[in-house]
Amino acid sequence: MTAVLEISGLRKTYRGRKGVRNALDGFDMVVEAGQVHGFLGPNGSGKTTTLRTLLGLIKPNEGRMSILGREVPKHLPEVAREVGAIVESPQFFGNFTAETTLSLLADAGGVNRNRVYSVLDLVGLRDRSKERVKTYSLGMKQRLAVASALLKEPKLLILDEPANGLDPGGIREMRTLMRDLSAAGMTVLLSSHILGEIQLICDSVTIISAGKRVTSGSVAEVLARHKSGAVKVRLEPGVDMMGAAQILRAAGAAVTLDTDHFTVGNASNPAQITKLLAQQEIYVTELTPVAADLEDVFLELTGTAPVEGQNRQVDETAMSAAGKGGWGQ
Ligand SMILES: Nc1ncnc2c1ncn2[C@@H]1O[C@H](COP(=O)(O)OP(=O)(O)OP(=O)(O)O)[C@@H](O)[C@H]1O
Repeated sequence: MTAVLEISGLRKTYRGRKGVRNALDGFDMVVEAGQVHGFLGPNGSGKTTTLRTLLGLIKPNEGRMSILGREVPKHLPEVAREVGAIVESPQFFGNFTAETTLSLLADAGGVNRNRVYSVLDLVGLRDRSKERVKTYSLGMKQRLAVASALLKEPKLLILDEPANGLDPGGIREMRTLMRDLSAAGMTVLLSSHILGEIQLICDSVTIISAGKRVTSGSVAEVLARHKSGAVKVRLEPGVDMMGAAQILRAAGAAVTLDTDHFTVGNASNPAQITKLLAQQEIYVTELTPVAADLEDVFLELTGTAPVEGQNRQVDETAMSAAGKGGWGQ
């Protein structure tokens, strides 16, 4: 695969009254062509600083960045035409229609006006394009913003929190739009806090915490690296679940009872569960690994609160998933 975007060792410090703050502390990221790539991190972890630095709006202290194989900010004037970005919510004139707004932007950017109708189709606003923007919902305004970024047919689209403030319907529309853009061959970099959405939309992710990458890879890889290590166990109907749990607990298992099943939280060797229970003539009817989701991974790697010094600072992208340890090995 070809990298559309590469960042390595990016460092940005801000100086304020309270001293120096490392907004980016040696941050790395790679986005491959044709992917919808999720950029995740807690508040203040450095997402906006990264995106603004990429677009030449902020000067970094250190690090290398390239877009479409060309180093930026040096070659930004050449690559700018191939990058569409919404990093801050654009403001539109409420009295203009979407059609007028996009036509003016097309003229200003030297883009053929025919493109206006293609982007209106792409974002699903064609039917409403002759209505004033002030009558639009927030979701429609966000889609108009995406349409404006698509005018110049970019190869890379960068969106900072596109689903911010949207209701579930608006989020669903944005999801469909991202899928359509990806199907049309565009690479999309998407920062978001909405982890369930990222898991649904994105092919790959980078998670940042306190200015450093803590993990990256395809969504499937990242989740696989974080197998929860737990298994769900179901027994034959009528079997004493408490008794079975006791047997396993006595052997060191962390058992949580539910109404019709129990979960062993540290089952590194699930066969041990069936063996121990079978020795007491208790038979297992179901033994299923409990999958981690992106939210579990995010919370594990970044901590719930983005407090400096409390986040994990290890980039586990290159680390093996082995060696987690657990009961029953
Ligand atoms: N202009 C600035 N001056 C001083 N500190 C700044 C400035 N901009 C950002 N910071 C600090 O840099 C760090 C990273 O901020 P940034 O806005 O990049 O994070 P973020 O991940 O985009 O957060 P959010 O999700 O809340 O938008 C934070 O500690 C923030 O307070």
